[in-house]
Amino acid sequence: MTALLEVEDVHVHFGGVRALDGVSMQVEEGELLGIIGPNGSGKSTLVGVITRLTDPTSGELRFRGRSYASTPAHRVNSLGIARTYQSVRLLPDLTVVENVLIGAAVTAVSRPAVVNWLRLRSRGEQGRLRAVAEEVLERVGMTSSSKAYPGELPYGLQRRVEIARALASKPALLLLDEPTAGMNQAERREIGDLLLELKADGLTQILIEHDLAMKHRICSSAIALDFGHLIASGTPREVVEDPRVREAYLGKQAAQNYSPVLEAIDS
Ligand SMILES: Nc1ncnc2c1ncn2[C@@H]1O[C@H](COP(=O)(O)OP(=O)(O)OP(=O)(O)O)[C@@H](O)[C@H]1O
Repeated sequence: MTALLEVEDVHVHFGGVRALDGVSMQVEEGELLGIIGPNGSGKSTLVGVITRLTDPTSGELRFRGRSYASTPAHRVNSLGIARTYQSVRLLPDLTVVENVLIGAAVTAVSRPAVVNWLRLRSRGEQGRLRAVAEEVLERVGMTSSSKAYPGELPYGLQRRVEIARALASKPALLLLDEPTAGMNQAERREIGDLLLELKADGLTQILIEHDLAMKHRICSSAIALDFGHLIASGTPREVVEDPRVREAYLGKQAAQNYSPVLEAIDS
């Protein structure tokens, strides 16, 4: 069976920095794959490459068996790939449902462009997009906040709206770059539960997340990066138990004696 996503021997060089150095990986349909690695190991760069915001220096990308290494970033969404960002990127003077509605139609646009774009849609199309947005808000449990403005919502719910906006384009693959950054433990658990529900719906996901315990709880597989190299892949436990991963996080000597990584998971 062909994997949903294939990344083959991807290199990304920023001047002298080798942010990715020959990374190959695959994601099967229905998988929830976690990417771990210390700061600066190349996680965000890999997400950038997969979503075509970052041009690889070399390497191949395939989605459903077809190369998309030359597809421009603005067309990636129409292939069935969506993402959320490390920081909240909602438009503050549009309501929650309007923010999500935009996700159902267009990606990465400025506010004036969005307002003009919405005005130009026929009533029928606006109605269709609104119905999709309302369906997605219901899916993430946020129907009651649909008419609120993002600034009126707690931070955890704003991040949930971001996920809803990405879902509105009905992606087959969703990439989440630290969706729980800045959240407390209860909020992190709720987002973890939501991602598990989306997995049960059949959505394939790639997750960058520093909370290793959460990753262990929800991911079906994991890979680890260090200095732009893929150093381990397997189940989340196999990956965090890999001596190279422990060394990457802790340094060689400490890794031989102590594992806060495993402690975090076991707690
Ligand atoms: N646009 C850029 N120009 C130059 N260097 C970059 C650029 N983007 C990333 N890098 C470098 O590439 C390497 C990988 O960065 P990347 O952001 O992918 O790591 P990361 O694992 O996501 O880190 P973090 O966990 O801190 O977000 C780092 O050394 C970083 O400084």
